[in-house]
Amino acid sequence: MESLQLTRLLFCKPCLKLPKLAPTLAFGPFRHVGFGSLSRNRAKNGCLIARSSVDIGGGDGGGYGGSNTHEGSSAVEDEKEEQRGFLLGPERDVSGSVVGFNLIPPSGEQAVIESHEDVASYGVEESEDIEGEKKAATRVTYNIVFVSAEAAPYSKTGGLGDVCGSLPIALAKHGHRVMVITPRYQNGTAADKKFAGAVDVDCRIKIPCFEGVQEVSFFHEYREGVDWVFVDHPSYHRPGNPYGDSNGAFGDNQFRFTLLCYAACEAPLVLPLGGYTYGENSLFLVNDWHAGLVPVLLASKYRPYGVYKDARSILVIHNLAHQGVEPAATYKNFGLPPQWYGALGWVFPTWARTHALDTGEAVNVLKGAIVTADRLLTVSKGYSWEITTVEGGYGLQDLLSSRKSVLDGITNGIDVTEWNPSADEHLTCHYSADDLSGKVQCKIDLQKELGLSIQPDCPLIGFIGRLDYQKGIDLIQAAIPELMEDDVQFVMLGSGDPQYENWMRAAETTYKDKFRGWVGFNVPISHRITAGCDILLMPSRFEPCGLNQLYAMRYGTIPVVHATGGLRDTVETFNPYAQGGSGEGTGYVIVPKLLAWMVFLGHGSKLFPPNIVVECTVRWTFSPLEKESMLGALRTAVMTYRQHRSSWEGLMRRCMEKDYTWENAATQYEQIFEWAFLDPPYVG
Ligand SMILES: Nc1ncnc2c1ncn2[C@@H]1O[C@H](COP(=O)(O)OP(=O)(O)O[C@H]2O[C@H](CO)[C@@H](O)[C@H](O)[C@H]2O)[C@@H](O)[C@H]1O
Repeated sequence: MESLQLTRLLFCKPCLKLPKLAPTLAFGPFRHVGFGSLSRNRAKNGCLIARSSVDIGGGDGGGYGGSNTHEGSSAVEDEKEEQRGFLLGPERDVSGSVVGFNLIPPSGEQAVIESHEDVASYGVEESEDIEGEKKAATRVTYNIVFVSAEAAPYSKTGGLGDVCGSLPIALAKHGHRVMVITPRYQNGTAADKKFAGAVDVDCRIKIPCFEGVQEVSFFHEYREGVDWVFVDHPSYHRPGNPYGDSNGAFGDNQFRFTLLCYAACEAPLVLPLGGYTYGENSLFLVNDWHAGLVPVLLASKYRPYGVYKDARSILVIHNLAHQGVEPAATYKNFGLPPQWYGALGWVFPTWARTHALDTGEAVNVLKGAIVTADRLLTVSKGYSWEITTVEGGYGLQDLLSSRKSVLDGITNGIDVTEWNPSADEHLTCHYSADDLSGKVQCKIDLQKELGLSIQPDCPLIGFIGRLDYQKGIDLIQAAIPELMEDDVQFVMLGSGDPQYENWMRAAETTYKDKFRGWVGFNVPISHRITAGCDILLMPSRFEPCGLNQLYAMRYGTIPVVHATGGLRDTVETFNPYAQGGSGEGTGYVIVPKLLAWMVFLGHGSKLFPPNIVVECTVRWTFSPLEKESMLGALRTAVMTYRQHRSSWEGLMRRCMEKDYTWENAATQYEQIFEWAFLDPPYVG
C-alpha cells in the first residue's frame, strides 16, 4: 500500500513560555489575560522540527514522526483480515451500517506552519461577582473540535445536526475556541448554498485508506464565534442526504466517514484558522459512529509517535442503534495497524448470524470509539443508564458498563432563538406564555395550509420525526383507525422508511378530513406544526434525548411521550393532585396516577378547588409502550383540553417557562471536559 508523505514544519517553543494573546482568541464574554499550553511544549522542548515525510496513516501502519519502524499491515496481514468473518446479505440501517442482528434477542433466545503561539488550553479570565466588582477567576478554556456527520444549518437530518449546530456556539460564548468539522455536502439542490459562506482555505491533505490515497481539502467559515470547517471530497457530492438517497443508505459510508475522521485528526494540526492552529492539546468531541474512528486514530496512529499525547476525546452518543458495523474483512480499509483490530472487532451473537458458516465477525466503529475515547457521554442521564442494560445497550451494554466510571449524560438544550414562538420567522402569528392568544391563529393557519377543516376547538395532535422503528411509527399506525373515530385531527411530518411513508399517504386518503401525512423533510412546516398543534405525540421506543418535545414545550404544545430515555427526563407527569392540591382531594390520590386522573375527569372539577390543577406540574407519560396505553394517554390529554381549559392553559404556561437553553447544558459539558483532562488519555 502506498504511503502518504506530507510536508510539515513544526515550530515548538521552550517549555513554560507563555505566549502572547492571540487576537483571534479574544472572542466570547471572557477576556483571556494569560494562558499557556504546558504539556504540548513538554513533548517537543524548544526546538524547531522540520518534518517532511509525515505519514498520517500509510500502509506501513505508521503514524506521526515519519517513523518506519512501526510494524506495517503487510499484504499477508491484509489476507488474514480478509478471512475474518464474512456476512452474507447484510441488513443495513438508514445510515448504511450493517445491522444484521436483532439487537433485542428474539424470544426464546437471549506545508503547514503550526502555531508557535500555541492556543490556550488554560486561561485566567475576568468575571464579575454579584456586587459587580471585577475579580480574577481561574477558568479553564479548551480548544474544542466537534466531529460530526451533520451540523445545522449546513446539514441536518435530525437531532444530531441540531446539537452540532448549537452547542458549539454556546461553548464558544463561554470563551472556548471551537471548531466543528463536518463534510461539505453538495447534492445539487438549493441546499448547496448553505455552504456558500465557506471559503477554500487552500489546504489539501492526502489520506491513505481503502488501499489507496485520497485527497481532501478544507473549507472554512467563521460564524458566531465558531470555526466551521468543511471537509471536501467528491464522495460528499451527490444527490440525497448525508447518509443515503431514495435507494437507501449509500454503500460507501464507511469510506466517507473514514475520510472525515482522518481529516478531523489533521485539521487541528494543519489549519491555521485565524492565523493559529488548534494544536495538539485539542479536545475532540466525536459524535456518533460517523466520527468514531477519531479516538481510535488518536490512540493508534498519533500518540505512539508523540502527537496528541495530551489531547482528549469524548464520545457523544446520540443514538446507540447505529454503530457503523461492516464485515470484518473491511478492517483493512481503515488503514489502521493490524494489532488494533481488537478495538473494533465485534462478534455477532449466534442467534444474529445469517447462516451456519457465518462466524459473526465484524468491525464496529462505535465499539472502537467506546473502547478508546477518554470519556463517554450521552444526551440525557436516563439514556446513559439505559445503554448499560440489555434492553438499551444494543449489544454493547457490557462494554459500556465496564466504562461506567467515565460515562455521563447531559440533556440537550435547544436553540431558543430559532425556536421562539414570539418571533418565529416561519409563523405569521406569534405568542408567548404571557399572551397565548396567538396560538389558536397558528392552529387555524396550519389547518388551512394542510387543507384540514378549520376547527379551532378540535384537538390537533402532531408528530414530527424520522420514520423509523425507534420513533414508534408502527404504534401510531396501529392506533390511527381507533383514534380517527374520536373528534380529533392528526398531522404527521416525516421521512424515512418507505413503508411508513406509503402508509402516511394512504392514511391521508382514508381519513381525508382528519389526517394529514406530510412526507418529506421540511423545517418551516415543522415549526408550524409545533406551534399549531395542541398535543405532540412521541411514542419512541427509545429516545436518547429527543428535541421535539423540548420544542413543543417551548411552544405550549403538550407532549404525550413514552417514558423512556430523555423523554422521561424532560417530561414530567401531569398530576392534578400535586403541589398546593395535595391533601385537598377526596381520597382518590392513592390509586394509580392514570386511574386517579380518570376519576377526576369523570367527576368533574367541582371535586377539587381550581388551584389544584393550576399548581400541578406537567403532562402525561405512558408506559409500557403499547397501543392501548398510548391511546389512553392521548385521550386523557384530549379530555383535559376539552373539559379543563384552565388546567390546560396552566400546562401550557408551565411548559413554556421551562429552561432548556444550551447555556445550561454547556456548563455541564465543561465539567466533563475538566474530568477528561484530569485522567490520563487512553493509550491502548
Ligand atoms: N421531516 C422532518 N422535517 C423537518 N424537521 C424534521 C423532520 N424530521 C425530524 N426533524 C427535525 O429533526 C430533529 C429531530 O431530533 P430528535 O432529537 O427528535 O431526533 P433524532 O432521532 O434525529 O436524534 C438523535 O439525536 C438527538 C440529538 O442528540 C437526540 O435528541 C435523539 O434522541 C436521538 O435519537 C428535530 O429538530 C426535528 O424537528
